[in-house]
Amino acid sequence: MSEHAHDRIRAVVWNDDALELLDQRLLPAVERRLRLGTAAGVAQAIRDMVVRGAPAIGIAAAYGVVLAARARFAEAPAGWRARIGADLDLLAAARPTAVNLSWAVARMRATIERAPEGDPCPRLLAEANAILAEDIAANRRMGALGAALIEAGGSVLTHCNAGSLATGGFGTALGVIRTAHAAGRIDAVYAGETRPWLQGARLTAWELVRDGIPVTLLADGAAAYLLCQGRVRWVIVGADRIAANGDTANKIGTYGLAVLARQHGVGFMVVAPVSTIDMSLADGAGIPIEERPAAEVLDLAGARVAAAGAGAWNPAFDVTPAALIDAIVTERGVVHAPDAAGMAALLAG
Ligand SMILES: CSC[C@@H](O)[C@@H](O)C(=O)COP(=O)(O)O
Repeated sequence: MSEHAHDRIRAVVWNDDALELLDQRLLPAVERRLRLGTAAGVAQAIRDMVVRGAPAIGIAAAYGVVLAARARFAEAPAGWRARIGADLDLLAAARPTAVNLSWAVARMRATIERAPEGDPCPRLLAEANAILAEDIAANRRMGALGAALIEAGGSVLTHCNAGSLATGGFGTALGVIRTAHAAGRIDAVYAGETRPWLQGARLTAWELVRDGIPVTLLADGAAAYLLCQGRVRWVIVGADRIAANGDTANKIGTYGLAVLARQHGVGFMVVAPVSTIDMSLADGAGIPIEERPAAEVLDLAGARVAAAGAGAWNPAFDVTPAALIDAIVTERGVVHAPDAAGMAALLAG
């Protein structure tokens, strides 16, 4: 495949013994990498949205475990495995909704338990690198599987950012969109601006413009009017956690788009690697939904816009019932009209 701008976008990079994160709070105005050398610094960066997006925060946390192991082993090789437990817990708790975070930390924890005596860092770094590489490969596979569902002609709508910035590279929902656009199946991409963090306006638009894929932004409240006009064939989104019955948590506003899509006969596609599936939860009611500070809603770009005295409710995610989802696309295959049986068959296969 020829090199596109997305091939050069890497949100999470291990470089010269430290973790470098492209600071997503500053995009698109400023492209700056933060260099982090401690697990506590990585946890803080995840909490503060320097890095965001379900797979990307899992990958960042995996490298955070490498930093923690380096520090604990340097303190004293004896007993480092016991002392690293607090670092793992800190990383896993940095944000609650995306299960990729605790999944990646659990995978690193298992690697720690299996590690032979001696310096654990080479083995742990190899595991973090594997998590990153597997995520990119999964995105490529999902891109092909999801694009195959899209008939040529027409437009798609996406929400939030599920692109290179939210993953190891290429993207989940944006991976499908990139693949479908390259195959000539998509005429235009609409992106919701995604208040309050504006992941759509700042990040998705930035990625698509760099790829030369035409992107049209809309205020989140304009989606109903867009979908009633018949130009959009699919709504395509990523996911932060998918329960065993297919109920899907994703960026706040996703559930509303699913209701609108069903109302207007538009397909609704969720694209996520199997690391986003949480089979321990029977349905979406058990998914923890992060509530972020009210100031994110009351302010715009750091300046107060809401009336003094007003409060704000700021859930970062919502849960779309599986019944509103036409297809869940994973690297293992597509679950059409997802339900508990379909999800179990996917993971058994
Ligand atoms: C491939 S990313 C899928 C989701 O993680 C994405 O759509 C999303 O909701 C991200 O939320 P964010 O709060 O920006 O981390």
